[in-house]
Amino acid sequence: MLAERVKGLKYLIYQMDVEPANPEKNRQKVKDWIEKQVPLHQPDTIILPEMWNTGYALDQLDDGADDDGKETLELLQPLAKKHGVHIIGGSVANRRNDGIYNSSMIIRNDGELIHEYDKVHLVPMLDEHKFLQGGQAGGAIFELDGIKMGLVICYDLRFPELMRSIALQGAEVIHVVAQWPESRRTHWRYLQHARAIENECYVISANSAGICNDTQFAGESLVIEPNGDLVVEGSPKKEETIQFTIDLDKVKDMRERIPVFSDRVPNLYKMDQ
Ligand SMILES: NC(=O)CCC(=O)C(=O)O
Repeated sequence: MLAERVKGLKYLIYQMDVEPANPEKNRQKVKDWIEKQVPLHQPDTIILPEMWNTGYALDQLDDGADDDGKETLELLQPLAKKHGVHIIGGSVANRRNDGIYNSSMIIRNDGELIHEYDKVHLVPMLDEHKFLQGGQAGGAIFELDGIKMGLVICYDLRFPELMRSIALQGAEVIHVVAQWPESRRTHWRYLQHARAIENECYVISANSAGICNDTQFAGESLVIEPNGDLVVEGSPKKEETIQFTIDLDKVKDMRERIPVFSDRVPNLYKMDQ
């Protein structure tokens, strides 16, 4: 059944202080947050940060990772259905047959899992290659309430080709779920503004806010409009709930005013492939 396209969507971001290597505590935190905040604010959609089950305790993933999404889905699917809310499920450390992935799950407000995406680009600065497998499918693209949307995971934000390919498939909103360190917070902010401007779409991010192995995560979850303006931001380094509503007419207006998609000349762009 085709969902009717809505004009505005009400969101809540959970800028979570993730407890390293403690999936049970983190699942309880997410459950408590949803049970409290969703009835209070009545959003259409909520978004969680990256690796919210284990945090970046990468050397302890063997104990904490999900078993092919089981633990995350058992938690989030009933909550999505109970509260009638779409869940952009951040990402979790997730064991599949051939190793552990950094996987995102998108759950519709009827409890249906509509999309899964494994982070493609692994972060050399965090030694992710030693502990995680990289996903093999391109960026995530899915539809909620008749709106095409995309999702990338943290370091993926540095690859404009990935987000361009998602926008070229029609995404009007691209979500970024992250555990981005404070030490590179200027990159975090400028890259999101750039991706929103070049793709003329909303960029909505959920970053974590805690500390793991001496790394302080930035918080500063952002919502950027298609013209590059900041709509709202989370506080630095602090757990927080952020609410806002997006206006999808702004995507249409921007794409009509500055027609970068129809002005592209891809046969002149020398890419690797
Ligand atoms: N979790 C991440 O992907 C962190 C990315 C990062 O620190 C960077 O790109 O810089």
